[in-house]
Amino acid sequence: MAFAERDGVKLFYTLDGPESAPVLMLSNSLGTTHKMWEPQLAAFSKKFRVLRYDRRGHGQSSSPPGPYSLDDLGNDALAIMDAAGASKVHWCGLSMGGMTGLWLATNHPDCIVKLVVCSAATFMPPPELWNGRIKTAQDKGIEVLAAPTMQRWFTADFIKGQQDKVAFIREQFLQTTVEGFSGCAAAMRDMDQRETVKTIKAKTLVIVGADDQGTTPAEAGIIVNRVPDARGVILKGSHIINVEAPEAFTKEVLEFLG
Ligand SMILES: O=C(O)CC1=CCC(=O)O1
Repeated sequence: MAFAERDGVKLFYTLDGPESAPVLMLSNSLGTTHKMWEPQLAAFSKKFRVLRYDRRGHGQSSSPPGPYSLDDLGNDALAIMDAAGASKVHWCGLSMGGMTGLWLATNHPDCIVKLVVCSAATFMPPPELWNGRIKTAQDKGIEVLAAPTMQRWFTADFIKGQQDKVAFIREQFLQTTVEGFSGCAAAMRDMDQRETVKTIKAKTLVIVGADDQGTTPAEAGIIVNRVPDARGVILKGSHIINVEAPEAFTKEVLEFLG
């Protein structure tokens, strides 16, 4: 466990796995922490030096006042890589983590070896959707957003049958600060990577849940069609697909990374 620092923002990160192994950096979604990767940690850390972190506004990282931009989030990731002594990483990110990976592979291609982008999109309109969530968080607190968020993030069957796993993610969501949630939601609102991803050179795997209503299979298809060396895979489940379909997710990522 350690902290990187960028412009006064403290960024928590943690390393697991053999020191000499290639680095696999994992990036969480909006409203979760580095802990969301626990279902994959044992398998990934057998082959890789696994670098997990808490995005600004989440977990043990600082929550500076927003709005944040995708540039902030990408540059934070670079500061963490620097602090961890990793000049190149395989990247696996889910939702905001996937979108941060697209930004890094576009803007800092030498840092990304292979790219795994899960439950993501290049553009997330309408802005009113994000402004509404920001206003709710600021006026009423993060708790009000928890139930609708879990309903978007998991299928109804999973919510009914796997309450402990949903609670594990819900707890992380509830710990997100209002500043962190609002700042990151603004970054999503203002993101437009529709054209820029066409220049990505990294070999890319795009993973999506068949029932994801927010970052849909159609959005994943757009990434696959625009990133030159990309292929896609659809798994059974919704948005937090590494938790809802952990074995299939782990297998796809490990096969892709080789
Ligand atoms: O919250 C959602 O439903 C979708 C989402 C966008 C960015 C993220 O991390 O989650």
